[in-house]
Amino acid sequence: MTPNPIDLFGYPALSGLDLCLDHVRPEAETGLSNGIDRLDLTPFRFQQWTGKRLTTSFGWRYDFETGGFDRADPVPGWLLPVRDSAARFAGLPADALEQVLLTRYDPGAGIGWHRDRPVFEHVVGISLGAEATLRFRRRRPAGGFDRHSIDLPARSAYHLSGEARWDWEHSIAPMAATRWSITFRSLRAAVRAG
Ligand SMILES: O=C(O)CCC(=O)C(=O)O
Ligand SMILES: [Fe+2]
Repeated sequence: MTPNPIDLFGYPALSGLDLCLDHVRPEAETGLSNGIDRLDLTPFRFQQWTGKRLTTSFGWRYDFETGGFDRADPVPGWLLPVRDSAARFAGLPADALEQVLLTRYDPGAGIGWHRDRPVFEHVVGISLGAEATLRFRRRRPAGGFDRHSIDLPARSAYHLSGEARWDWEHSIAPMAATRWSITFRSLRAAVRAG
């Protein structure tokens, strides 16, 4: 009998989800979170609703209020080495990660159930500060959900592609302490082609 594949935490493996612990060197963590804090972060807005998390993006900007997708300022130099290592982890060329979203979750902030916008393809997320749990759910045809979750400790990186990216929704429950994330995304081929 072949055992079910399990990851190192003992959860059933989720196809298309990869996690790398200790992705960021310990001595680099504070410099990165300070770098995010120095940016002009604004509350995430969607229609009437203002999220508690603060964000800004480079490369491309998706406007959740208008659905518009436009070029943004280029990825700043201090993030280029971070993008290089994120790309290496995901097996992608660095310049494929054309967008970066920087987020600070202050205490009480999280992110609700969603799939990332379909203009994007690969998603590589780096976690700094407080540990969070990334939860996944997928509706079952017969009703209810399949569920999965992984812990995202400080300095870890995850990669979403394939099933984990397209078939499952994900969310992060509100946290008690501040967490920062650096999320790189590639564009879908059809979007790149215009
Ligand atoms: O903060 C993170 O690591 C994930 C955030 C997220 O799911 C998103 O911005 O789409
Ligand atoms: Fe997401």
